[in-house]
Amino acid sequence: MSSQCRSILPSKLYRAEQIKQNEADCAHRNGIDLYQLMEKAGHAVFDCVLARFPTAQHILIIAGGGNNGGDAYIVARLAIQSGMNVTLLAKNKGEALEGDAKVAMHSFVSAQGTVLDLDKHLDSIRQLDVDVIVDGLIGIGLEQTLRASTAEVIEAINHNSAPVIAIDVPSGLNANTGQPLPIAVIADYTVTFIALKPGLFSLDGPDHCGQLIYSELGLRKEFESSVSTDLSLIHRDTIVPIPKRKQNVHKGSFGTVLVIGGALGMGGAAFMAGKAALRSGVGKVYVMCEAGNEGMITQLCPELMVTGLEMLEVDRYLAEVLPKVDSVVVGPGLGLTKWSLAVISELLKQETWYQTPSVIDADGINCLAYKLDKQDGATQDAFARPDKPWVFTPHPLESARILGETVQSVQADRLGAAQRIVNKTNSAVILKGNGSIVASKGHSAINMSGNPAMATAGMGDVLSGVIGASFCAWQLNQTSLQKKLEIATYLHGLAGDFTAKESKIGMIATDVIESLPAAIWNCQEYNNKVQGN
Ligand SMILES: NC(=O)C1=CN([C@@H]2O[C@H](COP(=O)(O)OP(=O)(O)OC[C@H]3O[C@@H](n4cnc5c(N)ncnc54)[C@H](O)[C@@H]3O)[C@@H](O)[C@H]2O)[C@@H](O)CC1
Ligand SMILES: [K+]
Repeated sequence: MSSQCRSILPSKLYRAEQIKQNEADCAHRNGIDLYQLMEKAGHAVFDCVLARFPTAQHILIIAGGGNNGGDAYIVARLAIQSGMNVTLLAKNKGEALEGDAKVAMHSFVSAQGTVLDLDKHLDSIRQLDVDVIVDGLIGIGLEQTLRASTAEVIEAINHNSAPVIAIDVPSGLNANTGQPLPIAVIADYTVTFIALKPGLFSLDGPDHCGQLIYSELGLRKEFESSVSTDLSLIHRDTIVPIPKRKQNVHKGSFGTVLVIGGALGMGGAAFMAGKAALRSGVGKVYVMCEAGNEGMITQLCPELMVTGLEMLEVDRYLAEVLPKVDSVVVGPGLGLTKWSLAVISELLKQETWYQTPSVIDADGINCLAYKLDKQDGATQDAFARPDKPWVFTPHPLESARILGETVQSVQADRLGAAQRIVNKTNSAVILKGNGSIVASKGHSAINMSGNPAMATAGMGDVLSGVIGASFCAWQLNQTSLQKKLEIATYLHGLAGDFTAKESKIGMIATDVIESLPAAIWNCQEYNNKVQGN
């Protein structure tokens, strides 16, 4: 998501319906009416046209039948008034418009603007040689799947090679979920108003928004203070600071992590999680793997304390080591075998585990989902236990397994799915994917760091090690579980951004491990400079 503008972004996110329900009241309390708000919106978009395309002469504007279309008429009037050649295409030539949007259309017509019928000019949208296209077809008023005729308009906009500025939301994109319904405008810039919507940051949202420009229309303070939300963004300004270390410390000061995984043939995953924990600043890392893998993991990283175990040796090891560790990472390379299911069964018997902060990743999730499917009592009891300091870190397929749903239903509403997993497991959740969601009971946050080069094997193992570290290496004892997970997720993505500066292809997980210290240092420096910590 590195193309998005981050520095001035608020931390709060609001769903489309919250904005619709509250914008009028907020505007009135600020002494303006909705038409004046529409004027402000149109000016904000036209400012973007002038700033990004200062030499533009011919502009194509698409206006829908609602207030998003109203904004488009304001942009069109401003463009005419500044001497541009404006082609404005509107559904039914704007004849069915009502209220403020109708007033906006009249202001355009009064400025000698001409409204053309959208449906008769589909070919023009595809072929017209213009400097910029403004998409004012649909904003936060999108309901359900697009009507076929509207989908055709969007397809035509995407066909034209001219740059596109979307008003508020790229048309066709669900502003809450980031899902195209089923297609959406692919914009170069999106000027979004009043409050940030979650769909702009998750799933396909970032690919459709292009560069995001936030224009609060003078309402941010009023809106944020009067409307509560359970959603937020994770970026540099929202993460808690990691304190600088004192000089007089030793390895015991920064905790011990136990990684459980590394079945035969999958030792690399446990190595990556363990090394990521070390690179994140943990004092000591134990790795418990399947007998036969200990040599290769030790060779890859001699700093790890590796023990290879047969099935029958697992209970004794866990009873001895669990009380000594500050966090557990269960799953990297664990497999779904007799050995791994036995490991999980032994873990479920250890009372200490339920009090120890734990990351349950990959095959850790798959083994538990398998046991749950088999109606295993110990797993059911573990899920039901309230207030465990645990986090499940599923990707969409693993999420579907935990929930007994399809990947499609998870992806159609990632925020909803994350909360369903929170409720089912009584744990925190990181639902991975573009705009990973960090969720605990009643709150979800979308992460902004990271990039497509991170879509490669082993990246989840690295994240699990970083999370393991967040429980002990950064001296965040007073910080909530949610906030610890937010910083771990952000730093993992930032390390990925540092590693994939240029090419977004070909980075591998072990590269990212090496960037973790720089990412942590970078955030500490930023906090020192900007926040005076
Ligand atoms: N006066 C106001 O209320 C303000 C509204 N603002 C703008 O107004 C937008 C919201 O306006 P509205 O609530 O009127 O809604 P929109 O204008 O976003 O959407 C409604 C239009 O989309 C069409 N539509 C909805 N679902 C469809 C579907 N599935 N297939 C095809 N067409 C569909 C409707 O027929 C209607 O023409 C915001 O996104 C923002 O751009 C801003 O101007 C700020 C002030
Ligand atoms: K739009």
